[in-house]
Amino acid sequence: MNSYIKPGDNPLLTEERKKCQFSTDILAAFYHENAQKIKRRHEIYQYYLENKELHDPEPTEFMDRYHRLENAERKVSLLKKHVKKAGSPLGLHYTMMIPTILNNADDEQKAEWLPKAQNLEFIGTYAQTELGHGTNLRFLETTATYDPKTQEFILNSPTTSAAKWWPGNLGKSSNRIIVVARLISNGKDYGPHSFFVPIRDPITHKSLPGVTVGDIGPKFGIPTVDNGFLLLNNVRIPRRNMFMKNAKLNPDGTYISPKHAKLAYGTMVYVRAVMIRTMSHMLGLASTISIRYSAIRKQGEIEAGKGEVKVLEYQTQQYRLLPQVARAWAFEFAGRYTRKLYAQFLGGDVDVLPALHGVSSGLKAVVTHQTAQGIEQCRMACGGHGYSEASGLPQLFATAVAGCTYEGENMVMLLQSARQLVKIASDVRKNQKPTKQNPVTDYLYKTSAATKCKIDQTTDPDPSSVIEAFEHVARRLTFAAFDKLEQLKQRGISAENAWVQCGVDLRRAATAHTRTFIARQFSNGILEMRDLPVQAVLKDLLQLYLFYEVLECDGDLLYDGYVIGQQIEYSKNNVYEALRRLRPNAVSIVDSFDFNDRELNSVLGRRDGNVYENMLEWAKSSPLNKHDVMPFHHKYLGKMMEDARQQSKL
Ligand SMILES: CCCCCCC/C=C/C(=O)SCCNC(=O)CCNC(=O)[C@H](O)C(C)(C)COP(=O)(O)OP(=O)(O)OC[C@H]1O[C@@H](n2cnc3c(N)ncnc32)[C@H](O)[C@@H]1OP(=O)(O)O
Ligand SMILES: Cc1cc2nc3c(=O)[nH]c(=O)nc-3n(C[C@H](O)[C@H](O)[C@H](O)COP(=O)(O)OP(=O)(O)OC[C@H]3O[C@@H](n4cnc5c(N)ncnc54)[C@H](O)[C@@H]3O)c2cc1C
Repeated sequence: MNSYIKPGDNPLLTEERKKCQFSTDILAAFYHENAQKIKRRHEIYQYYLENKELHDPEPTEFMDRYHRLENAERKVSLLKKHVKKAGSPLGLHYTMMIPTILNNADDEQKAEWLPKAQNLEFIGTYAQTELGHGTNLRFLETTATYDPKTQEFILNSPTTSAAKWWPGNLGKSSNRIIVVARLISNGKDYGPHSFFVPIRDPITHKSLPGVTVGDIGPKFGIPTVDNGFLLLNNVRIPRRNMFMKNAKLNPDGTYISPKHAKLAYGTMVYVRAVMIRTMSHMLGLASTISIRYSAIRKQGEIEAGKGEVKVLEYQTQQYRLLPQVARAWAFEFAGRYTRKLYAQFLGGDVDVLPALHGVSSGLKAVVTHQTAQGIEQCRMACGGHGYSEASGLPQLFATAVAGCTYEGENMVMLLQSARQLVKIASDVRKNQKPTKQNPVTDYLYKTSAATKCKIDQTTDPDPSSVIEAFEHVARRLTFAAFDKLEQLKQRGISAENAWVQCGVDLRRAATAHTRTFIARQFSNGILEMRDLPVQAVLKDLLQLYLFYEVLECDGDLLYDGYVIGQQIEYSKNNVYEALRRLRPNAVSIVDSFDFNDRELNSVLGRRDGNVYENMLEWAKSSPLNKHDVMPFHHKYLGKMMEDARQQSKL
């Protein structure tokens, strides 16, 4: 029995769920890694349903920022009471403060700060970006100057552009934060380092002397988060408030370098590694909303007189939505890899950092971009109702698209990934072999396949034929960018300027390389599934993913004749075939993401499919509807019409 079917559901959704050809429980457990996690998710949701104080008093879409923040603080304050049972996110405190303590604090600091952070005795954030600099960390202006006499650092924002700007929860919520500042000791500038800095009194919550802090104002989305600004004026903190797991500063001010120059950037690498899964979830949420809605939304007749059909019957609708489901799965598998690599790094294997940075920076860029694009596609596929905040899709898009910017602007991240590719291309041109195995990049050392692409007319293709094609494109673009760089340098252009002049080509190479990585992870990942009907669904999703990507890069495949036009036709057929096979299972596949109605926060995506009556309820809760006639009506529009009527009588 399909556990998503319940009495009172919209029969159009029940009809879909009855068609399901696999076990949604097994697929859900695979997506969330195991059945225990699903059980726990259900317990938490049940607990939430039973505890009304955890609910929003009205749809948050109708609240202004003041009340949104108040409502969020109210729910967060309930966290400690409910945490053993429910759990709840606390924004940047959990995603950046605690990970930084874990990554960058030495044992003594960890013993001091970690229990307090976990116990929520303070709330923190990660303040790195400044008004004038975000990407270019080497040019951050905030200083932490060491005073050996008092064994303290003196923190300063020397200019307006040095103001910290953007950190989430900095404006009003946080009282102990991580400040990234240039370490200056004995007159020498050692560049950006992290410091643990109190900014508000723990009792009164008032900002401390020398601290100017506030909210940066409304943004494109995420209205509940108080992203903030911060200026520091001669704020003193003890020497031991510098994070000292890696770099250290002795009491006399002598500096001890870290084992790897970029270890200080560990928190960013961590967030990039984990946000791949967050993006998969966001795309999964959007797919769930739009596919469930497409199964209850009827519009147009395919055959005259046979009645209107569900919009999900249209191939165009399937082509818009089902690739988003496939990508959500692809990103989940890719994210598993980066988290595993990160765990290796955290376990003490510092040598893995360059590989981790290479793969996580490219992946972060491609995945956030495709997630944002995918959510927008889902929103448009819901027609007019997708534009309403009731769909949940506009806010979901606004949240996801921020990921294209934070944790490293996407273009910049792709260029970081390209650095690794160019180094490999240089090795290959010099006939050098890899110093150690890296399953992500080893294919670049193989000579470019002389054989032509193996894609043929079979509708049950071997994924390796497509992955080899992606490798071919990535290899060609990498070497083309590398050769162009070398030619420019031979013409006397500096390496740095040559890099800038090849930026677009380098970006394309990094994107192609990342596609290859994701495809391989997806293809390998589904081999772990032993249940045959579930395996069949995952294979269909993989087929859709692979051939949709082929069509996305068809120009690059055709460019050098590796693929011929006929093979693009076969690829199209494989996309259509995958859509056809997936169609009967579509609702059950998104059910298996196992997102509950609280997570979905969407009238269109409700599990029960009872959309229209709840749209009306949602609209009725608009504060405008508290008044039949708006109190200012007669002052403006009413008066205008009255004046017009009077004038026409003259
Ligand atoms: C799960 C949801 C969470 C939601 C909350 C998220 C809230 C958001 C928080 C934030 O946004 S925090 C602020 C994030 N800021 C950034 O990400 C800034 C981006 N900039 C950088 O990361 C770096 O400055 C840079 C662009 C990578 C350049 O750094 P730098 O100028 O120091 O280095 P380069 O000269 O370019 O490269 C030198 C060398 O170092 C390698 N490298 C760079 N970064 C790393 C790293 N993190 N790990 C390992 N190695 C790194 C780089 O590849 C070069 O290597 P070689 O090519 O010389 O070998
Ligand atoms: C919602 C949100 C939350 C955030 N949260 C935090 C937080 O908690 N803590 C924190 O410290 N920061 C935070 N940030 C800041 C964020 O990390 C930065 O905005 C981000 O790293 C980009 O830096 P930037 O704003 O300086 O962009 P810029 O670097 O000014 O980018 C502008 C343009 O210049 C291009 N560009 C820049 N450098 C290069 C280059 N070298 N080569 C080619 N092109 C280049 C970029 O690609 C982009 O097109 C947040 C930002 C947002 C939007």
